[in-house]
Amino acid sequence: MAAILTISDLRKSYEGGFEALKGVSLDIDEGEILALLGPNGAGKTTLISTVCGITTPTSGSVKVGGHCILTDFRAARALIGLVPQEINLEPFEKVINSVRFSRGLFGKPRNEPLIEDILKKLSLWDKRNAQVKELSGGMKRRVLIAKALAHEPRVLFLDEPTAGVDVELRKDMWDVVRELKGNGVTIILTTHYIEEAEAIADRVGVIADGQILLVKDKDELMAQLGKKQLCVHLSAPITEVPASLAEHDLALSEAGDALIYTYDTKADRTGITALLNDVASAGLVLADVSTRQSSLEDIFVGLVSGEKS
Ligand SMILES: Nc1ncnc2c1ncn2[C@@H]1O[C@H](COP(=O)(O)OP(=O)(O)OP(=O)(O)O)[C@@H](O)[C@H]1O
Repeated sequence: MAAILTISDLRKSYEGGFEALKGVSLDIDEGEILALLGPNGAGKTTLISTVCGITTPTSGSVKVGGHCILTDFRAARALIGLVPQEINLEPFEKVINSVRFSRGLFGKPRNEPLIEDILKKLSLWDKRNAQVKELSGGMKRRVLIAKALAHEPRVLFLDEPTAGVDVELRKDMWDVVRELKGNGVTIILTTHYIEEAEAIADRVGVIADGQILLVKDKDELMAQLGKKQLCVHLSAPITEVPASLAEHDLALSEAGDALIYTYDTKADRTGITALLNDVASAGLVLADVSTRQSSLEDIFVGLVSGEKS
């Protein structure tokens, strides 16, 4: 599939010399949902602000639908919708006027059926004549999305769309994002919530300290999640894995008191029965067994802490 957004070796140093982006390169395919995970201060907002033309890059390039964000800004920006992290709405404005206004900012002609459609899809139609200040926090977030969609962008950035939102509303928001994707919108969202990336992303990117550490298909990551570890605790420590257990591909814990067996939960045969039989035949006495599932969170924490060390 063709890339709708191409970011090449993007660098951003703020005044004072702090380098918030250290050569970020990323291709985003039309119609995908990419979740960008990263700790506080990783550079997520800087990356979005640079792509949206709010911040000027120090070097590197960004192309949206083939238009360069620096030399062809208006054409590039017209293809982008931005839902910011902060709720920055005019409290006394009526919902529908606020959305109409956003469309007008891009010089697009009035299109009432479109505005109606957007408000209906976001379950805001009943509230169209309410003032923004009368809305709940979750509804205000929906208004931000409606405003970002009013000029019919092809790429939508959502900067922490569900920060501080309760579990039910978060799931609602995920449905909205999936529906937008169904309408052909490409979505890039930043999040601290790993389960959010698990729930809706096609690809997951991890950013830390201004660098992309990983971009991977979510299903591939989930296949990694399918891996489970069986820990066979021994009643007495050993110094090495007995030769008779070599075929099981075991690791020995640092203290020598546990054998660690990694297996695929989705495989037809996990090999656990044979392993436990062979452990007994090798004369080892079991003190206990336990299992542990690796998660996207483990992968994320491992990557980010590896970066810091
Ligand atoms: N205007 C600025 N001037 C100087 N430094 C800045 C500026 N804006 C951001 N930074 C710094 O750049 C780094 C990246 O910040 P950014 O807001 O992009 O991170 P983030 O990943 O979005 O974090 P969070 O998850 O907390 O929103 C941080 O160290 C931040 O302090």
